[in-house]
Amino acid sequence: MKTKLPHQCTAPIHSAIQRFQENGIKERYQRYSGGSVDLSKGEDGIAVLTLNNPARMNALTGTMGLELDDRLNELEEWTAGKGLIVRGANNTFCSGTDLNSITVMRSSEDGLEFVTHTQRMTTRLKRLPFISVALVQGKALGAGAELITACDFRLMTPGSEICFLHKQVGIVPGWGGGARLVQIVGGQQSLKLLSGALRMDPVKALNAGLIDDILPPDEDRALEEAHHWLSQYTNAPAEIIQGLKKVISAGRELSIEEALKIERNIFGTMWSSPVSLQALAQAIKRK
Ligand SMILES: CC[C@@H](C(=O)O)C(=O)SCCNC(=O)CCNC(=O)[C@H](O)C(C)(C)COP(=O)(O)OP(=O)(O)OC[C@H]1O[C@@H](n2cnc3c(N)ncnc32)[C@H](O)[C@@H]1OP(=O)(O)O
Repeated sequence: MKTKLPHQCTAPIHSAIQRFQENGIKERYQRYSGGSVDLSKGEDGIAVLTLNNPARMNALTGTMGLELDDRLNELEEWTAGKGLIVRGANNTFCSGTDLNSITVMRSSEDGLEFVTHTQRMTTRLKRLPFISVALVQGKALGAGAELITACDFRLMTPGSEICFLHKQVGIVPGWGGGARLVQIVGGQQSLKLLSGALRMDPVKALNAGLIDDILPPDEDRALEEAHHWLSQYTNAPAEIIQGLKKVISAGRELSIEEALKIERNIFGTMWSSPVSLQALAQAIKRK
């Protein structure tokens, strides 16, 4: 039996029970509307996903959650994709879940249903076969901070802030940001960030290993700069970038035996592909 690639492992989502739950979530989320999640796909294979709810500092409403699902569907189908920039509109990132929607979801069943959905979204984001980068301009708070852990890389502009402020609102991370933070900065550092609800400016975040770079201090050019930064990792055919990301996703999430098997399978498929043969021929010519 073939081992499934990590990005394909969402199959149980479509079980009857989950479909039932999803329908319940849809109905409920539609009641908390506002904002949008916008996607623009570039010809160079880099897409930009924008959280757009500036009146509430890009807080995530129910309908934005549903739109994010739709955008992920679109991205999963994008065979020419190589990179993704996740950002917020109006020079801020995201102030977390819309607090208006939380006040009416107070039972543990509500909470469990909510994080089952949000974890599924962040897992799909992390498993996209493209290289993703979160561009943090302004504030990334609560669920906004968790969202950036579901990207492969993180960039900040000067004056920005990341804060896992969950303690202050009486909760723990639930979007998968706790577990992913440990993978990014380690257990000790994560415990400090969460239990201290530490406000991380770009320098602190870089020193902690939470982000990968600080962009120059020109807010208007931040997206362009992030695009330029990401291009250094996406300058190859989509088949190769997607193959690389799948190998990394397998290594991140599976046992070594399963990950090696996936690596072999991807290698085997690519070995004789036209893209691979052409790149190899060029490398031989250059030698
Ligand atoms: C389960 C919840 C958890 C999760 O899903 O894991 C979370 O994410 S909890 C949410 C955590 N976020 C917060 O607690 C942030 C709350 N907001 C703030 O602290 C501040 O608004 C700010 C983000 C620091 C910005 O401050 P400032 O620049 O002074 O602007 P305002 O405070 O005037 O905000 C403008 C406008 O935006 C509304 N707003 C901001 N954040 C949210 C939010 N998360 N939900 C709903 N609305 C939000 C704020 O109320 C203002 O609206 P108006 O008063 O109508 O102008």
